[in-house]
Amino acid sequence: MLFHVRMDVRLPSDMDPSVRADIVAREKAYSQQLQREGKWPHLWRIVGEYSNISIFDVGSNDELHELLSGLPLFPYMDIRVMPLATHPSKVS
Ligand SMILES: O=C(O)C[C@H]1C=CC(=O)O1
Repeated sequence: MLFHVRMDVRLPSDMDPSVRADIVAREKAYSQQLQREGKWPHLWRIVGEYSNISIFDVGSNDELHELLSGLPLFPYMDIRVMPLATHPSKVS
């Protein structure tokens, strides 16, 4: 199942720089592991924003929720999910 996901990162401006660096490093490792597993096949930065557009390829809504809520940045992100279905005009 494919999902289009937008993540807007909202880190507090007064967050301790070492705490911020640790969360961002753990986020990178977590996301790269999911990319290697094929569960996060697209990750794009939105130009000019601390936001990304991602495509997840997972087995269920529950799996996606588990992966997203495990993101180290999860407490600091607004996340919008769009489930994707096959378009009837798509050439296969
Ligand atoms: O920077 C972001 O867009 C947030 C998040 C998504 C992957 C990652 O490494 O960080």
